Amino acid sequence: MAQRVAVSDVAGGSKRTSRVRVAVRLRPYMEKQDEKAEGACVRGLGPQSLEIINWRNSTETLQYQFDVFYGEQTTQQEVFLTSVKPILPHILNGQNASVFAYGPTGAGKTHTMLGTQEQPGVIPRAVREVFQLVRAQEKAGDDWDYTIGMSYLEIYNEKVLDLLSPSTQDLPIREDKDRNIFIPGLTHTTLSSFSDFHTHFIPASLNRTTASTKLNHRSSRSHAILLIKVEKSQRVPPHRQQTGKLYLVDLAGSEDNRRTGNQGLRLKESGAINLSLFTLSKVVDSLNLGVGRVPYRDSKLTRLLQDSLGGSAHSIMITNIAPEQKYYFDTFSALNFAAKSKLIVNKPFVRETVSSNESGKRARQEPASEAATEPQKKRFKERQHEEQEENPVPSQPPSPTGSSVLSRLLALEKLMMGSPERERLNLLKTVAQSRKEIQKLKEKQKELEKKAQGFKAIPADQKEQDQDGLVHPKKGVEPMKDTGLFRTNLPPLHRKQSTAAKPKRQQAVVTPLQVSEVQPIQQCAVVFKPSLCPSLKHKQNAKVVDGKENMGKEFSVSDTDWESHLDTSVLEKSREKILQILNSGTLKDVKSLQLIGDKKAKLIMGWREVHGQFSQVEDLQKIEGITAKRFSSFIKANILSTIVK
Ligand SMILES: Nc1ncnc2c1ncn2[C@@H]1O[C@H](COP(=O)(O)OP(=O)(O)OP(=O)(O)O)[C@@H](O)[C@H]1O
Repeated sequence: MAQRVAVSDVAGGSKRTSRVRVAVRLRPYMEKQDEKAEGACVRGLGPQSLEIINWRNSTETLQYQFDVFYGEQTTQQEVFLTSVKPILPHILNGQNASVFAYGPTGAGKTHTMLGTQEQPGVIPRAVREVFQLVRAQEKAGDDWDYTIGMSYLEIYNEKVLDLLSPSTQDLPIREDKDRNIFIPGLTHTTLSSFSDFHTHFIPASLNRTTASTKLNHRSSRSHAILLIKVEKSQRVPPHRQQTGKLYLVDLAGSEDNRRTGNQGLRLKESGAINLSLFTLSKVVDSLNLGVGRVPYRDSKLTRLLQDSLGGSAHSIMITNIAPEQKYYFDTFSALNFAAKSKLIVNKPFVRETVSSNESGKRARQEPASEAATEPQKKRFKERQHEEQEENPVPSQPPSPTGSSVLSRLLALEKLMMGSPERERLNLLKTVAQSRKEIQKLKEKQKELEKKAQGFKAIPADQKEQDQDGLVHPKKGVEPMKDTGLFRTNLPPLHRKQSTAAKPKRQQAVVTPLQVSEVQPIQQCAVVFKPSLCPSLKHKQNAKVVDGKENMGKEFSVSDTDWESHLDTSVLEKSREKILQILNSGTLKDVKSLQLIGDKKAKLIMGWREVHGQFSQVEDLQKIEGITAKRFSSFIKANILSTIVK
């Protein structure tokens, strides 16, 4: 196979990496007039910026800046001329390029890429332009022969399907010794002219897997990938050969299953779609950080685009968004996805958050950010000052186990998402430091737990339970300073206990969930309703297997009534913790939840990436494979596992 040419070879040897340009295109209103009366949830501010209402506070907006913002009046020609045409000459120089249309279902991806006969989109315009560029070279009489060819495929449910010779065969993706990605068995058709392209492309497009969903009658359920390859060979010695590839990608819509009402096959499809979009965002993120392994192989989409995304390739992502209020959360997540993508490559992207809540959060991160740059520190200080004036924060009692360090870590990770590369690396160092601190805190927690055991060792007749079900030492039993043990002026502990004095109720100390914030042990002490105790008692030796699918069966409490045996405050606390892990945990944290294996954890991360925060734990049922029954086992396993421990 012909060699690809790195950017540095063309740019006189200077090492530089092409960055991914990010454009955002807002489509016009497509809905009925009465919906228009609600007003748009997003609007342009200028040729590069837009704002969207802050869902936390509707009097505020969140502002974003991109390479280009295309308002609803923008024509197909304008999009092509400003974003796509400039990268096409690179294909003739043996380099690769890719154009993606990303965005929620119904926001205009297919319109942008394909368009209509009256308003042709990027694909027909780009192919025509490639032909014109080649013809111009030939006319100029250079000593190369050019061949233009096409392949057209879709990735549907993680299967690579040929659209030019449709079959159900899932094609493999391979890499040659020069790191070119290719698909053995994929049809490649040589094109003699632009009208030849039309002849092959139009019928193949009809083969694309589309289905009717509630939101869009011809919603694209697959990623459609058109490959235009320009191969050139030198007529004279040394008879060099070069191949340039152009990928034109109409990504499947990111879906919120709560709105689409997807079920069954549609739900499975959207699981695959969200997973690959999630991987795409991770790839982009890893490229941006420049550290660690780039997870190209985690999805077929990214594996296929490996040689055309990052490195020497020229890429543009056109994020399509819709103005209707009902698309608000889809638009919001699409903008966040695009904003991150923007950071992948260089640093021109600036994300500004007008929300005082947001600035408040950042201001509180300042003490943790010792590695932050001076301008960042200054920005933090200003924000902190503003917040103190507008919205004084009530002073928090210091946490004895330092849970603030954990929130510092989370805050740092959040901060990294909005920092340019060098700053990110500094922040990573700080994160590593924070992780060490957390390790120390965990050890400290173990110590405290030991001390709590000391407390548990206090005879039952020297403990009592208050109205809220919390267990305390009886009056006269004093804690000994810094030991966690208790001093009592009651008769010594070693005296023989009368069995009659034993409390009738079983008591249990609930420890925090595996990855939850470190908390003072006393806060977690609860007493169970007596009816639960017999079944728990004989299960106390049951082994808890980490995160694994057979866990639910370990518990003998019946499927339906187990919740009624638990104190409501315990239930609420546990649910809050689960939600916290779902919303801000790392992949490892999510995997550490009971009944969540690697695949489910990735689906959860993908869902979060595309749709934002889970508003309640029940939202898990929107994820592929988490049925109501599974969800109820999940909740039971995660709450009860803390008790069995
Ligand atoms: N810029 C635009 N101008 C006029 N009409 C548009 C524009 N963008 C989108 N539309 C129209 O909006 C509707 C939905 O657009 P489209 O099918 O392109 O969405 P999509 O993002 O590709 O959805 P899916 O992911 O489900 O395929 C179509 O009727 C399309 O013609």
